[in-house]
Amino acid sequence: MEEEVKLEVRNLYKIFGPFPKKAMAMLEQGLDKEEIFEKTETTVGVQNASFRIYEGEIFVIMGLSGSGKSTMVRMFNRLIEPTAGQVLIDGEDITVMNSDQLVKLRRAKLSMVFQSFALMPHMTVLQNAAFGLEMDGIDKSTRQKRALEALEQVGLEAWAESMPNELSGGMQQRVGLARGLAVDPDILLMDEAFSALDPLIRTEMQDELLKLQSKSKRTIVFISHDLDEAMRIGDRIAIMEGGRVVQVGTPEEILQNPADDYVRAFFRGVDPTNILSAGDIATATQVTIPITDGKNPRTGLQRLIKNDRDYAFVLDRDKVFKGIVSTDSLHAMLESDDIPHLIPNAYLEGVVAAHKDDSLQDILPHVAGHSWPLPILDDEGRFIGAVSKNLFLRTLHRSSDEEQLPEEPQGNGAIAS
Ligand SMILES: Nc1ncnc2c1ncn2[C@@H]1O[C@H](COP(=O)(O)OP(=O)(O)OP(=O)(O)O)[C@@H](O)[C@H]1O
Repeated sequence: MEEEVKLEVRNLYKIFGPFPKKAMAMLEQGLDKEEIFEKTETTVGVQNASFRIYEGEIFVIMGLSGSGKSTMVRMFNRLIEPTAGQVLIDGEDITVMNSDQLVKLRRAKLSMVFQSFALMPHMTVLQNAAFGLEMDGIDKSTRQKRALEALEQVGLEAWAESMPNELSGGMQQRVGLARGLAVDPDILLMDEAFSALDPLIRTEMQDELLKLQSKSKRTIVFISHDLDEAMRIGDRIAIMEGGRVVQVGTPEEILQNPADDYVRAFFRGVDPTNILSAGDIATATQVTIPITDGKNPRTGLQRLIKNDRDYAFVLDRDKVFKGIVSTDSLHAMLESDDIPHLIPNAYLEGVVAAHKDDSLQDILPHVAGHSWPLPILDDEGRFIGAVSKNLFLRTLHRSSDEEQLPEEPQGNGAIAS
């Protein structure tokens, strides 16, 4: 199924200060943000950004302070007017909307949760949660109903009639989230929404958001300067530097293939065994011998010898993994008087395999414990690739930014039994 594009940014620019046109021309000439500021006192907020955000995903915009994250997101609801380029929501260019259209758009499709949103101290939790709806001119009973539903979603329905000062900091932030949810927006914009919270509560809120997302998927654009947070909650991440979007991808894609040194520096110190799954690295790197005619063990052996491999993964017709066989056991089998048609279990070296979603931490003992690579299977038990010790080490190395290990000699292949 094609993913629906919810929001698209095309060649988007924001230039702050007196000479936006001059600054645009300088960008064209290849000057960077600092040079332009020195010459014109004009600040490049966002520079030529183009990307798509899909319906139902949590899209994290990450970057150092001043990289342009807030400016970007504020152009999505035109709290900040773009200097050039387009922002399309459901295919409609919002940069050309008049103020009436804009009010309607904000009401119908967008809501924003801030880092330091203020709860009104004299209003109850329920009234605070309903606040956004009141601004939208929605009648009182509908407001109350929707605010209560939102409070339920964040587990605060029992506190509806309490005053904010009776709540802990984390609970107050939940009210902020409920306020965003009560509006029931198509797109929820969250600007460093959890950054002011202490680490424990912050993790709790991230879990809360993931839980909400698993129940009903909405499109969430989440600004964060925190890599752990971005990796934890982001389906995809956009990394910004000096107003530019330098890379967009899943955490796994970025970790495995950082676009440049800035991105690499961000990801240095991330433990890839927490992020990457067995399937991520098995499918990405593993080369297997194509299965042609594996019915005869002799063909399998010939193929292993030809490809200089010591082990083969025995698969059935549907590519379901049956076990590991070595060249030695194939030799032994062929020396017996009665050459079997299918490879009998007695000749298998092992049958241990891992699931593609297993973490690298989970599979490490198995990878380390055998001389053959660990087979990785999909939900149906089909072979999708394998992880050798060498591949495992190279994955760790790549993200610790050291020199790459040489390519491993391929020690395995797949044959069908
Ligand atoms: N109203 C403004 N006038 C002039 N310059 C601005 C304005 N708002 C932002 N900038 C500049 O635009 C650039 C991008 O700022 P922005 O706030 O979007 O970055 P950010 O990545 O969100 O940073 P932070 O994490 O600190 O919020 C910065 O250089 C900033 O100084």
